[in-house]
Amino acid sequence: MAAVRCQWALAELEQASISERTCNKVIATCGRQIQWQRAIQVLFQMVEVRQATSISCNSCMVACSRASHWQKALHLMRCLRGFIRHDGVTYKQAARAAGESSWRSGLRLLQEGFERMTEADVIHYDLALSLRQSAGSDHWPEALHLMKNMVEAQVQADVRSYSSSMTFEAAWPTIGLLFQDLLQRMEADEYTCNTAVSAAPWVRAWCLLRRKEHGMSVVSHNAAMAGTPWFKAVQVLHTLETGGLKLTAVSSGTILSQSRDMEWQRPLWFLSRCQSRDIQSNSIVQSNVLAAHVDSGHWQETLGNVMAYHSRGGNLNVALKTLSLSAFSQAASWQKALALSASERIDVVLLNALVTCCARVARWQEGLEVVCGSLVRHSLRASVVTFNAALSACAAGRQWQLAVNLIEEMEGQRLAPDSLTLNSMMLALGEAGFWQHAFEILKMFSSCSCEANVVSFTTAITACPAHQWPQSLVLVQQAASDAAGETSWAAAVTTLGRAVRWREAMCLGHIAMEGTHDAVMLAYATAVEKMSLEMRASCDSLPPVMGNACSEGCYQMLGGGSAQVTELRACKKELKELIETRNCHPILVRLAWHDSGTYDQRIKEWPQCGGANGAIRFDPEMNMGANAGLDKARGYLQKIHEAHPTVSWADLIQLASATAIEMAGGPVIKMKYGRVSVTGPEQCAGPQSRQGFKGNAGLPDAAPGADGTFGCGAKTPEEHLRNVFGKKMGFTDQDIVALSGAHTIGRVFKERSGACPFGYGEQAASKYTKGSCIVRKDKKSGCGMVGGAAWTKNWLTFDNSYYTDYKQAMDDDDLMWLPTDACLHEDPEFKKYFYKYAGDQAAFFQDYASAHKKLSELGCKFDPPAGFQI
Ligand code: HEM
Repeated sequence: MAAVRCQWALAELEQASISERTCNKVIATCGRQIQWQRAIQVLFQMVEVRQATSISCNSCMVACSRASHWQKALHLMRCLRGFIRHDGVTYKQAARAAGESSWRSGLRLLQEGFERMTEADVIHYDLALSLRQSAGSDHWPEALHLMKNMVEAQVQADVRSYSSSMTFEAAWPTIGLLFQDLLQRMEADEYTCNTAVSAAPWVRAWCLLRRKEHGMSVVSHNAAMAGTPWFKAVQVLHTLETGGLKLTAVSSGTILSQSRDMEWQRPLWFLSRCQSRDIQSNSIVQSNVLAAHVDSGHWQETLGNVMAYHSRGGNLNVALKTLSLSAFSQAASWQKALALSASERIDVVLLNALVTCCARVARWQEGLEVVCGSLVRHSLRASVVTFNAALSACAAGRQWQLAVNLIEEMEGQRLAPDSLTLNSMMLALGEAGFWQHAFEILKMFSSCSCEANVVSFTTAITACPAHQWPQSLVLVQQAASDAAGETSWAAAVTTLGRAVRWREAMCLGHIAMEGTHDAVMLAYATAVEKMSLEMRASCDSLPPVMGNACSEGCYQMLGGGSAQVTELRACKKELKELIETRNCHPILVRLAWHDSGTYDQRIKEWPQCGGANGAIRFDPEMNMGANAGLDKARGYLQKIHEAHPTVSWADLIQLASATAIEMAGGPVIKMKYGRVSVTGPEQCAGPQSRQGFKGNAGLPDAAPGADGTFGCGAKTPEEHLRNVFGKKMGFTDQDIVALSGAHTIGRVFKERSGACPFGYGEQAASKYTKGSCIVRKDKKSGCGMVGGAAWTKNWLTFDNSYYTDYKQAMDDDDLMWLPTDACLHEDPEFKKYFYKYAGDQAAFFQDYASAHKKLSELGCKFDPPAGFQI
């Protein structure tokens, strides 16, 4: 129709029977219909009859630009310069067209237009701003300059001017200032609101959202939620709902994407909130909720939900299906897992998860059947991962023949095996007693271009029959280069135990003791126990070839050492239960450190030198002011000691502390045991027994006294710490900073040290030490006795937040920061380590573990003298 109208207009034009106005209309119509050639034709005919004006030229340029022929538009402008007087609109039009390829040419044309027309309106400025915008974010100073020019030229900026200049990636303060300016002049539109909220720091964004007069939309709220921790996002959500806006699936998705960081009940509560507001759940939301619950072991609570969602016709995406399968496998509900997979469109990822699930609950047969069936039915191509999952199912089901078939099938499909494939194959063969074949596979690693890892060696060693024990030693040697070779050592010790090669087992055990490999020690102890009493007796007459080291290891492990190990391990188990139920990690750490903390390196005699000797259990030490509150911890350990009287108090106290650190998520400390305890109160360190210290046997003071000096006469906290830890106890600056990191857990009480205004009970608690606070590493509820003030927010979690969040601790009245903590980031020597640990948790854990071990051995007498590990 449009084409016909254009045709007609051209015909009329030839007869010069129509007016200039009609011609312009025709050009505009052609432009709308993307008939740019026709528009040009009309324009040139108008030029011929001298009817063309700047309006005709402008419409024609629009027609060309609309058809993406911006060069043509520019060409037109240039060609017609001699015939038509261009106006401001022509220049803007040309600038817009030129800006398509080069913002510089666009700006040049705008400038030219400005010089000729000598006036610039808001459209001119908006165009200049958007051209600058396409020039890149580093042009924001020019954008601001343009905004300033507008003010000077008394041109009223409009919302577009602001939104263009705010879109530059300038830092928040600039965007904030522009937005404030905009709000003073006019209503902000949704785009500017969103830009401001997304750029603003969280608190500012939240404040902006709460000032409802700006008409912030749901999108702005979502922008403020994105990238913030969930608990802040929930506050935004609250603002959204109190502002009368409706929660959307995007908002709920944003919050639930962090469901893994929440305590497990919260995602469910959140989901029901969405449901009560009729927000359609989707598989992303469901999988987020399920993921959080599977992680925290509360899969039952949501699995029902997911299934209900599924039965309502909700789509299960791959993540959701895989998670559901993992939940089913935890529930040992393999039938449900199979049913779920059968009802769904199956893919390779799901198949892999399914086999793993079945293998985990020892239903390898069913798993394999489904896999094989599905592969054929759905013409799927199995991946290496599928084969690996199937192979490990075969290994679990001792189905070596099937495993061999699978390997052949892999070869047929030209899939190269990886180390996991070979490991599973070795396991299947080893389990079936084909140790020679397992060894052959180990040799295949290099030809398959994959590396044998610790699992490979362990599997091969485990496959060794007793009479092949020398082979296990060869293999363990090969595995020894691997730092994680501990399990292969353990496997070798077990093989030697089976072969009753007790001397070799002891040698390995001793080497392991040096390297403190827990798993080897365990295997070693089990192997030793299995050996006959006769052999134990002959241990004392070891031939010299075994060396002194071996006989000492033999003595330690066989001569009563193993009984001590067993007792200490039993204590550790009970301690774990105690800590798990009472959440008393910090007080146990403090008890152990205050037992060691009496140590004075200037005193050479035992037990006068103090240290980790169990003296804190007696009143003279326990009643020292610095130890206020620690009798509670003594009470906890008393019961365990009564059940295990052969374990020394000194060992028990240190074991409790190391276990507490471990359970709070801290490093596993390679502790040594066998401490001899003091036997009576007369062996305690007297409060004033330490030269240069007024009291507390030289334990540190939380703050200087009324005269401004510490108990050692130091005027500054750093001097005090160096007197206590350096001069008295022999620690380095690095040790001091690392040990102080123990304050990442624990609290200060008004009733104990009196170093803070927060005390016992809910009423006197800080906002982070209330009964409802989640502070444990596993995000479970419970925090022991309520009250006091902590250094960090998650004060039952051992991490480096003591270093990373110190500014918060200083600013927040509900957190603790003692002068002795503050000097660690102020003193030039201390602060090197402080910032190192803030940036590197692994470094902190490593240095902390070594300083803690040193602290736990101060002033100790061990029996046997070399001590032992458990
Ligand atoms: C650097 C010098 C230190 C000073 C001035 C200091 C001071 C304090 C103070 C005042 C308390 C609060 C006691 C209360 O009111 O209940 C405390 C608690 C604690 N301290 Fe230290 N401490 C120092 C070093 C250490 C070290 C080296 C460790 C461990 C390696 C440690 C571990 C703890 C723990 C775990 C708590 C929490 C106890 C609880 O929650 O019951 N402190 N410390």
